[in-house]
Parts: sequence; structure tokens; C-alpha cells
Amino acid sequence: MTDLAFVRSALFLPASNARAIAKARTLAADLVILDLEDAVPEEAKEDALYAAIAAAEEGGFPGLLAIRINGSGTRWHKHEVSLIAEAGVADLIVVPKAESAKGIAALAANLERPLLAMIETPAGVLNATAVAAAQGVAGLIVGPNDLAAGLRLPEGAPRASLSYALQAVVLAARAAGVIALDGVWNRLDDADGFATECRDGRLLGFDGKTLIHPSQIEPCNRLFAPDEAELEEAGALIAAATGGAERFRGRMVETLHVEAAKRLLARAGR
Ligand SMILES: CC(C)(COP(=O)(O)OP(=O)(O)OC[C@H]1O[C@@H](n2cnc3c(N)ncnc32)[C@H](O)[C@@H]1OP(=O)(O)O)[C@@H](O)C(=O)NCCC(=O)NCCSC(=O)C[C@H](O)C(=O)O
Ligand SMILES: [Mg+2]
Repeated sequence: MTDLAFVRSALFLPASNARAIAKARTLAADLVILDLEDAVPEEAKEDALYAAIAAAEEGGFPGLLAIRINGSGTRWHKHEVSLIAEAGVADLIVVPKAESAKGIAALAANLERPLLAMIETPAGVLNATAVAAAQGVAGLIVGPNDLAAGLRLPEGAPRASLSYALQAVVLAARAAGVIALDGVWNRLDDADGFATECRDGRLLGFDGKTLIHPSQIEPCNRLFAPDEAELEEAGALIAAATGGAERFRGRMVETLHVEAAKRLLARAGR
């Protein structure tokens, strides 16, 4: 089974879309998230819940499987939590619009599953540290669409408008020792823009990215993994290091750089 620490690509799909569920079993996403929330229209919520549970019971996904439930303030939430808990399915549960550490810990205890908490409201950003540290939380996910709406950003606002939120999520996740996944890229036909955002996400410290289309999986997996030059550098640094501060290829390295190089190689499976 995929280790959550190695997740680069997390593909969302509406649990109401049987064809997409079948397709997801053939794809190379590290994590598949069956959505019951915003991708599913109200009239399809009940069927989508049963479809998600059936799909999780059947399995056959390449990596980890998660279900995104509806938020605690909605009329579907309680029923979904009770049915999913009873079925005992899915590796993880994704919780939208997480804002309260207390609420999220109670939910984790109820579901007996690790949670991925979505930080996608102003209050969620301000409470991200507590949410990430709550019992049962295994990671944070940014929700740029809800955040843009909550912050009342005009259409077309640059990613820089979310800088504070993005960094708050990475900081909170790192402080709590859980993973951080970047938000989705909506513009399906802009592959260059998607690649730029993947690189940016990695430079901000995210472990991976949430996705909405199969075409985004390969570039995401590639861009969130170290490239050959980074691997060569890491191997050479480990081989050259003798402990303490020293000169390596024109820069100072210390024990912490050796540890980082080892983490990089481990992440690449070397
Ligand atoms: C965005 C889409 C509605 C586009 O759909 P469509 O134009 O029909 O896609 P294609 O014709 O290109 O599809 C080609 C084949 O690939 C399958 N497919 C498409 N998307 C997925 C997917 N996500 N997972 C698995 N398979 C997928 C199609 O079925 C076709 O298969 P086949 O016919 O057999 O060849 C659509 O891509 C889509 O629904 N995407 C997911 C939307 C979603 O889940 N949204 C919720 C997450 S977004 C989010 O969380 C926002 C966050 O909360 C925030 O606030 O920011
Ligand atoms: Mg959202």
C-alpha cells in the first residue's frame, strides 16, 4: 500500500460518476478521492454516498483511497459519517472547510479513520495550526476555490493573493508532522500553467497536489519528485560528508543537509 508520506498526486472525482471511478482504477494517482461534496449535485448525494462505499469495498485502486464527505454544517454530514463509519471503508476521509480542532478530533474518533483536513476558509487558515495538530489528522489540503470565494478575490486574481494561506498550511502541517497537499488547478487546457503551479507548490514545501483530471497525474508525479540532478547531488553530498560544517561544491553543508539529502533519496525510493 502507498505510504501517505509519499503521496504526490491526489485525484478528485465525483463519486456520482461511475465511469470516472472505473477509470481511476487504471490511473497512476497516489491517492484517489471520491467526492461527495461540491462535485456532486444535491439530487445525486444519496446515490453518490452508496456508490463511494461500494467502490471502496470493491477496491482495485492503485494507491490510497479517500472519501470527501460534506461539511459538518450540511444536512448530509451526519448520515454520511454514520454510514461510512458503519461500513469501515476508505483509507482516509477528507473533511472540507475544517475550522475547529475540537470538531475534527471528534470526527476522527467517530470515523476511526485518519483525516485529511481541507483548509479553505479564512477561519480555517487562522486555525490551521490547531487543526493540523488535532488527534486523527494525517494531513492538510488547500482549497483555493473556496478560499478565493471566502476572501472575495476577483476572478483571475493571481496565486500570490493566497500566499499567506498557502504558507500557513505548509507551516501548520510541518509543525504537526503531517502532510500538506496543494490545491487544484482548474484550467484543464493550460498544461504549462499547471506545470508552473506544481513547481511553485514544491518550492513552497507541499508534498503533492490535488488534481481534477487524469491528464494532470503524470506531470504532477514527475514534478513533485526530485529530478536526476537533485538525486545525483544528494548522493554525492552524502558520500562526501564527514560530519559537521564543510565545503561541498562551493557551499557550506552541515549534518542537517545530509539528513535532507537522505530524505530526498528515500522519497525517490533510492
Ligand atoms: C472537470 C471535469 C468535469 C471534466 O470532465 P470532461 O470534460 O468530461 O473530461 P474528459 O472528457 O476530458 O475525460 C476524459 C476521460 O477521463 C475521465 N475523467 C475525467 N475526469 C476524471 C477524474 N477526475 N477522475 C477519473 N477519471 C476522469 C472521463 O470519465 C473520461 O473517461 P472515458 O470516457 O472512460 O475515457 C472532470 O474531469 C471532473 O469531474 N473532474 C473532477 C471534479 C471534482 O472532483 N471536483 C471536486 C474537487 S475540486 C476541489 O476540491 C476544489 C476545492 O474544494 C476548492 O475549494 O478549491
Ligand atoms: Mg472547496
